[in-house]
Amino acid sequence: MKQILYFTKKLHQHTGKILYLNLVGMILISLFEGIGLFLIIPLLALTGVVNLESSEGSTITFISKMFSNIPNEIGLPMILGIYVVLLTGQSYFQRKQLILNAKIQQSFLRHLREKTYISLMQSNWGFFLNKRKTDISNTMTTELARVGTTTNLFLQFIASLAFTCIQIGIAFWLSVKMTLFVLFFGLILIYLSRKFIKKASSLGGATTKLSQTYHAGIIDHFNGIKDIKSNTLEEPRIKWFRNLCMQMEENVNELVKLKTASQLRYKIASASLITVFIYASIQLFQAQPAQLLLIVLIFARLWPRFSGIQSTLETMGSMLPAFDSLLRLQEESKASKEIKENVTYNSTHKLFIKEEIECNGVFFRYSTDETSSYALEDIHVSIPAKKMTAVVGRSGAGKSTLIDLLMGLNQPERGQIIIDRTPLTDENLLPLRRSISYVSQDPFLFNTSIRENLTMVFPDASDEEIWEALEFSASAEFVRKFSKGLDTLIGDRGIRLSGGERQRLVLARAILRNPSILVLDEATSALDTENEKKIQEALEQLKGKMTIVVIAHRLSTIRNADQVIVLDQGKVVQSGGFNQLAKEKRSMFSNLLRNQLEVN
Ligand SMILES: Nc1ncnc2c1ncn2[C@@H]1O[C@H](COP(=O)(O)OP(=O)(O)OP(=O)(O)O)[C@@H](O)[C@H]1O
Repeated sequence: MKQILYFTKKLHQHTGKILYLNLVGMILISLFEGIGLFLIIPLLALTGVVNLESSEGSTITFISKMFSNIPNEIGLPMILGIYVVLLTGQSYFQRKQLILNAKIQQSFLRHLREKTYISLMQSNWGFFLNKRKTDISNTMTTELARVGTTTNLFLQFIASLAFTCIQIGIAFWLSVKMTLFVLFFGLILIYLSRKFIKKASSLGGATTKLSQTYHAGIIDHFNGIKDIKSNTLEEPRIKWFRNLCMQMEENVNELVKLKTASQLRYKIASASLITVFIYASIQLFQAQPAQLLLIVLIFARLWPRFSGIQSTLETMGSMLPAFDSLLRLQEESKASKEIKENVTYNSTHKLFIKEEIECNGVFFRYSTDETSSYALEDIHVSIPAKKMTAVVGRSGAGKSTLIDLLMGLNQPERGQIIIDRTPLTDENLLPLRRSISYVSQDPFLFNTSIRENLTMVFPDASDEEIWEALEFSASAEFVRKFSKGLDTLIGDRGIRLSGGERQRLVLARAILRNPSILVLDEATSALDTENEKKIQEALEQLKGKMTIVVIAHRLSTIRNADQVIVLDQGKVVQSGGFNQLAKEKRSMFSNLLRNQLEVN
């Protein structure tokens, strides 16, 4: 119930007045239908099937008298005419209301979609480190669709409530005693059925979890399909998938069982009640045939409303966990927001570093758990402006972590990142980020043309500038070989290119942005020696123009670096020029060098 109230509040906040307009529409539709119900009275009188004169003083007599002075030849077409007008009016408003319902539903959905997406985009890197991306994608697709269904159900629910209230009003007018009787049992049954709504909600929670697992499984398996196929891991994957599908099937079957069980209760109660009802009407209240007919009519119309309300509440109960998971995602991402309310990513200026980026006594660990170890410990380094700094060390030494801290993606637990003597804070974070071009170990390319992949960082780039960047990254030659050149489509994550071609293309993109800081994290690891040499020469030309930070395992690629920082187990163990470090015997750097010479 708490969830439903919260959902109502959110929907009301978003839609405002339109929700009331919708309610008025629903009331009008119900009124048309209710008035239509009364037409049965003069119709019965006209046909003479039942005698209405005997119900002296009742509502029935009052209505039948309204038509009694009209001759039969006019009366019948008149009643039928009114009926057609009412039905037309009702259908007209019903159409309007359906359109309005769809508008409310779609606009609420769009609002939630946009709000969540923007909130996610503005979250810091730490948020994404702790969150499964497949869960995010599941919430943004499957769960959002369930929220859409909930909105529709909710609007139907309000319609149902409005309709029921009007029907109750009409029923009261016709017979107070009988209506109280139906109402009393209806409310008792709804009260007794609360446990069905609770159970539906818990099954809905399970649906969310299963859907997350399903989504994650599909994405993981098809991302890793090459590994699965080449290691013949198909069977265990199929077994896992079958098992999950079975659980999903069971979950839905359980929901259907639950819904049908509560409906069964209503049907049995309905049959018993109507029997008692008719018996009481005839034996105790001495109801006349016309009145009896109307009472049965009221019962037949009112009773399904109660079971309808119950059924909608159950379905909503099973859907609301989706709304919950969406709101949780919104709240978590909002709590991790990395920019201020009035700042936009594009409105900030670029930062031009004049002197250095400094790490001053930096400590960092991925877990907030006090007992976990630090990925970086007491780091003091300086990255001089417009020079090339290389960061080296064994795998897991903390190289990428250091780069992430320098880019402001992660924040130190202790110590500071200082840019030209100004500490890195929320204020200068975006200007810093805007001045960086970063090429990661696993560069990302979009499933579109080469041109679009390049111009997304600089939409106004001319063909000349694009080719210049391609020449820089030693990509021009292979791009020219494609018959469609820059318009060649490169497939999912650039699957139609080789690993080295992908890296070179991402490098071209980084250069096209004309950054003042270029960060390369193992960016040339997939290149052959010839192409790597070309890129080294190109980087050499950038020295003095931009600050370059390179992480490299292949030490031959950093021979020209102005400074080398050697990390080991999260600590800086050496720093200085390449040749100077190479001369330091029994050091980590000479170890790394020796190992590579042995391998080569
Ligand atoms: N997202 C993460 N959550 C928890 N621990 C992490 C995470 N990323 C890295 N680590 C840990 O932090 C340490 C440093 O990792 P980092 O990726 O910085 O090393 P690296 O020197 O760049 O290694 P490589 O050369 O293999 O890329 C490692 O012990 C690693 O296990």
